[in-house]
Amino acid sequence: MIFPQKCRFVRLLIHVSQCAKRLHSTGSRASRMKYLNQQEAISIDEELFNEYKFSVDQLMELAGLSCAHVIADAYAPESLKSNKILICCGPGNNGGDGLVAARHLALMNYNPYVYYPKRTEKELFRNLQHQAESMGITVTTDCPDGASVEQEFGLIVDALFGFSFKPPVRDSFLPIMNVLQRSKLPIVSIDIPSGWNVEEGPQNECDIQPACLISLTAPKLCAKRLLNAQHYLGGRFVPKRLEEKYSLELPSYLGSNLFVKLN
Ligand SMILES: NC(=O)C1=CN([C@@H]2O[C@H](COP(=O)(O)OP(=O)(O)OC[C@H]3O[C@@H](n4cnc5c(N)ncnc54)[C@H](O)[C@@H]3O)[C@@H](O)[C@H]2O)[C@@H](O)CC1
Ligand SMILES: [K+]
Repeated sequence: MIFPQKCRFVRLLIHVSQCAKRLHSTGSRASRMKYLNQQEAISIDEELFNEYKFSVDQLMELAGLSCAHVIADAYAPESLKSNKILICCGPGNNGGDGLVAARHLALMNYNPYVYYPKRTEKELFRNLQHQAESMGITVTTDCPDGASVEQEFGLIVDALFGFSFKPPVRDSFLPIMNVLQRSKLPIVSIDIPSGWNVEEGPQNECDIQPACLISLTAPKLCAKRLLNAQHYLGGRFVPKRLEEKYSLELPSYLGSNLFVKLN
């Protein structure tokens, strides 16, 4: 005769062993995962748009949503000294990811505040700004000063530059780069720590050291230069055929998660 407790125990053992297998396979896949150079990142981006016919809006929404989910996973609002988040948005698509993330974070009990100094006339970006402002999020061109950032905010999101960045940082972005470099708050960088060379990493000693990096699609080579940082993969939209073409060896996303924690 089999006792119900014994059945439950056996089922529990099977479940634990399946979880361990899944973790192990994610771990070994993560160690084989490819780190992209700048040209590979640009080529994959172009293929997603030109061959697979995704629109920028679609992928940016998924990328920004995954960033909000990572932040909720790594920095729950109650774990921060303030739920007010400074989101620094640059002029390209990396900045667009930041604008999307701001909107989703506002729906997740955070209080986002966006610094977005260099705007474009592109409809997508005007709409993203409008959507954020319509939800009551401040979107400003005024660079916040370092002392008030330390006092008011609990976290900084760096959405200034992504994989198209070419160092050195131009003059108009130096004030905000200074604030980020001096800040003691945790910095979450989207795709690339801003100011870093996409392949080589930090350019000098004072470059930012994010507490967390969210690599989108696949990590870029500079991610190998992270120091004591959490590293997540987001942007769960890569078709299998494209993954195979570039031998990305992406780790498995668990269930319906929008991100994988790499370390
Ligand atoms: N293919 C993908 O995987 C996706 C990528 N997305 C995002 O798009 C990003 C790439 O976007 P973009 O190609 O628009 O480029 P970036 O957002 O990396 O930056 C380009 C902008 O930065 C400016 N810039 C470059 N070097 C500079 C410097 N030294 N000083 C000051 N400004 C400088 C350029 O003039 C341009 O306006 C990715 O990193 C990622 O965040 C997502 O939005 C959607 C999907
Ligand atoms: K960035």
